[in-house]
This record gives sequence, structure tokens and C-alpha cells, in this order.
Amino acid sequence: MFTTFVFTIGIGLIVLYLGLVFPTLEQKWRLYAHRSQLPPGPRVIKTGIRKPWLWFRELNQEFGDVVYLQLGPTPTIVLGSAQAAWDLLEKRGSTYSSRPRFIMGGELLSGGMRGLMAPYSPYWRRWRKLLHSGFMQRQSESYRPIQSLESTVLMHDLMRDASGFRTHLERYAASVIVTVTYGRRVEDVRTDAVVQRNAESMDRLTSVNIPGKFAVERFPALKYVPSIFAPWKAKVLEQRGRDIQFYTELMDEVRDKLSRGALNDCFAKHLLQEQSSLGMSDLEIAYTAGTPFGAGVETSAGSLASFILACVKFGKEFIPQAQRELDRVVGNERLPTFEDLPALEYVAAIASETLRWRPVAVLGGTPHASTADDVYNGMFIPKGSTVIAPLWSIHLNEADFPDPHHFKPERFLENRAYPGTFGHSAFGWGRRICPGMHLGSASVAINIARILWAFDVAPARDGEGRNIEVDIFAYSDGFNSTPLPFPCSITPRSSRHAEVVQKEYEAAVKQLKA
Ligand code: HEM
Repeated sequence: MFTTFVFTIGIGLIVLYLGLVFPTLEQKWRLYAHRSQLPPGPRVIKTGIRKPWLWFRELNQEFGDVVYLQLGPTPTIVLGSAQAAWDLLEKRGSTYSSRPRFIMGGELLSGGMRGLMAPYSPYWRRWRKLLHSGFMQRQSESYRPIQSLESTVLMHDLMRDASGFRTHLERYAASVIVTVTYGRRVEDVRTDAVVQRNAESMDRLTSVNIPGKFAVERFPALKYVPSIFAPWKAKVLEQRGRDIQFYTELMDEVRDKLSRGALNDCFAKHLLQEQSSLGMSDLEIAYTAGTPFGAGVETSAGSLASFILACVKFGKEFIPQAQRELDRVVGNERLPTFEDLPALEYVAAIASETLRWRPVAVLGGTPHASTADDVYNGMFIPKGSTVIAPLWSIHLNEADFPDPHHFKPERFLENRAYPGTFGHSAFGWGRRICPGMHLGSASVAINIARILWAFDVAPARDGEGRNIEVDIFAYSDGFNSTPLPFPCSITPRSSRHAEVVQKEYEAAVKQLKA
């Protein structure tokens, strides 16, 4: 009996040891064999930095468009130009569309249910298909009435309480996403239960998704240590229970409304209709419905906050021209509409420059991972590399965007050579490109058009009437980077513009309550 016990423990330890060591040795051997072909990179790896994209840009400036880093056991490639990102992530999408393992955040906390972190796999393909059908261009156009009504509310919020502009942008973005997803509005972003519980769930995710914090990310076999011996694992599994409860309750509400015939058309309804044909479980559906909130609120609101910052710093250079265009195309009897946008060429250039100038997904979104060895411009990129395409490097690359920190919409009116169709890379690349880009870019464009139509946005003044300077580099740390609070002045352009905002707001409220 005792011998069997010792034997079992011994075998267990050997398996654990091989599990820990073998993948590392195999990887090390391949890297050694190709050492002269690896892309250039630094000898010293900086750790614990709060804004890694600043370091990545320095590396791209020093070593070029393709930089090699050995981050712990993982070969990591940092791409620093639009062309390199396009060549690999878009053109060689079959090799570069997976994700690195996120053992704490993706596997233990989310049970593999968050498609955004999922490797290229049948599960990811089903999840992606659902997002595509829910947010592709034609479907996103059907959400425009919601975006237009919520944007009218936003203009009124800005008029009555300009200093709270950030909260109003967040309410707009949250309400559009929650309405589109679950068929119900968000009236107060600070108290809404769905917003609060989503924020808690996001906090749980960000608290475990910290590179280098948990040994299990370096030694994946530790994932199988029973929770009783691993308090970190017990805690993350307990947190997973809370996420499951939250997402399931939300979906149960949707099912209940559907059975009472009280559910508007929304993404969650579409998921329920597609569920059986895709063979997805209730839990998979519940997590999928949670995706747009996690990916679409901060990105939309943060982009609009950057636009306000650009107005304060550079507004004198571009606002007059935009307002002349708006006056010519729209007049002063109504707010701009989605139908006006094709005729607002300069406003469209401002929207593109906003997404370029301060990309909210500053690291280019979640890193990609390669699934086969590859050679690019003579450089060896090993299978299993984490590939980061930081938009801070790509959008601030002087070769594509001279004087890159200057906000210049004119860039998007010139004929520039740039891979892809947008002239920027704000929504990523290839098979992982942002599925919410039509909804997100429509939110950015309509609100920029309306803010410029309705308001003068300028620096705030101090007690002596002097302009208060803003810092265009004061941005948050974290996965998404958005402007830190800054002062500004947002005032109606004229009493006529204020009357129009008031009148359209009253009509919008009636429609939203109907
Ligand atoms: C201005 C707004 C937005 C910006 C700038 C933005 C940007 C991005 C970027 C850069 C990526 C990474 C793409 C890559 O890995 O190559 C991404 C991915 C993603 N975005 Fe967005 N996004 C925005 C709005 C939205 C919205 C409204 C949704 C809601 C549906 C959304 C859902 C997603 C999802 C689910 C992914 C992950 C896709 C995957 O892993 O296959 N995004 N986004």
C-alpha cells in the first residue's frame, strides 16, 4: 500500500517535472538553432513598466520595424510599422491569428469562454461568427437610430453640464452597447446595475491579467495543482463563479422578456435564435453576450475623450474649417444625421485623425500569437511567438505620419500610401480585426459631427482669464489608454444651436420612452 503510494507520488512528480521543463527545453533548442536569424532586439528586458508602449516605441526606433524580445519563456515580436503589421497579421493571417495563453485570465478565470482571449480554435470561430453576424456593416446600420437618439441625449448632457463631459461620453457609449446587446438603456452610468457588475467583472479580469504576476503563466503545469494547495487558484475560481452568476442572470432576464414578447431586437435575442444551430451551451451564449460591453464601451468613450482633448489643444487649427463645412451641408435648423456624413469630408478626416492620433487600444488590442515557424524579410519568427503590434509605435511612426503628435486631419485628405483601406490601423488586422468597428466608428463620427456643429470647444480659463494648458501625453496606464481628467470649455455656438439641441432632445426622450 505504502509502496504504491510512493510510486504514484513519484510518477506524479516526474510528469509534473516534464510538464514544466520539456516545453521550455524544446523552445530553447529551436531558438538556439535559429539564433543568428532572430530579429534584432535589446539585451536588457525592462520589467514592471506601467506604460510598456512607450518602451516598445523606443525599441522600434532603435532596432526597426520587427523587434525580438525574450519575455520569460516566450519569444515576443514587437511590430513598429503599419506595413510589417499588415504583412504578418493580415496577409499571413492563417499563421498569426491565435492568442498567447492567458492561463489566469482566459483559462482559470473565464474557463475559455472569453473569445477575445481564445486561441484560434473551433470555439473561437463559432464565437467570432456570432459577433460578425451581430455587428457586420449591414447589421450595425440597423443600430443607427439608437446611436442617433443616445447622441442627442449626449449633446443635451454636454449643454447642461459641460464639466461632466467624461461621464456623459461614458453613459452614451454604455447605453448604446447595453441597448444593442440586451435591449435596455443606461440612464445613469454611475448607478446602473449592468454597468456596475460589468465593471466588477472587468476589474476581476484586469487584476489577474498582469504579465509576470503569477508563476502559472511561466509554468503552465501549475494550473493542475489542486486548489486546496494553491490559494491563488482557489481565489480565481471563486471569482469565476461570480462572473458565471452575473452573465447567467443577465441572459435569464433576456429569456424571460423574450418569452413575454417584451424583448426588442438585440444581440442577445439573435444569440438565442442562433444557439442551437451553432451548438453552443447556455454559458457560452451568456459570455458571448458580455463581449460587446467589455470591448466596446471604453474604446468608444475614450476615443471621443481624445477628440475633446485634441479640440482643446489644436482646435483653432481645425474647428473653423469643420464648422464651415457643417454650416454649408447641415445649416443651423437641425443636428447632423448619419445621412449627412458622406458629404462631411473634413469631419470624416477629423474622426480618422482622432483614431490615429491617440489610439485607445494603444497596444493594438490583445496580442496575437503565431502557430507556425515563419521567416519575414530574412528574420526567423518562431512558432508560439507572442506578436504585439502597438498602435503607439505604428500610428506615431514618422515615416507614415510626419510630426505625429500634431493633430492634422489633412493627413486623411491627402493621397498617402498606407496598407488597407482606412489610412490608419485603429481597428487591428486580419482575422482578429475588431468586429465592432462599424458600430464604434459610427459612434465616433456622429458625435464628432454633432459636437462640432453644436459647440465651441476650447481651453478652460483660469481666474485671470488665461487659457489653462492641457497635457496631450497625460493618459491612463492599462490595456486601453484614455486621457486623464483635463479641464475644457464646451459652450453652445449660438442661442439658435442651443435651441435646436433642446428641441431635438425633447423629441428624443419621447421616442426613447415610447
Ligand atoms: C472606437 C471604438 C473601437 C476601437 C478603437 C476598437 C479597437 C479594437 C482593436 C485594435 C482590436 C484588436 C484587433 C486585433 O487583434 O487585431 C479590437 C478587437 C475587438 N473588438 Fe474592438 N474597438 C472598438 C469598438 C468595439 C465595439 C463597439 C465592439 C463591440 C462589438 C468591439 C469588439 C471587439 C472584439 C470582440 C474584439 C476581439 C476580436 C477577436 O479577438 O477576434 N470593439 N478592437
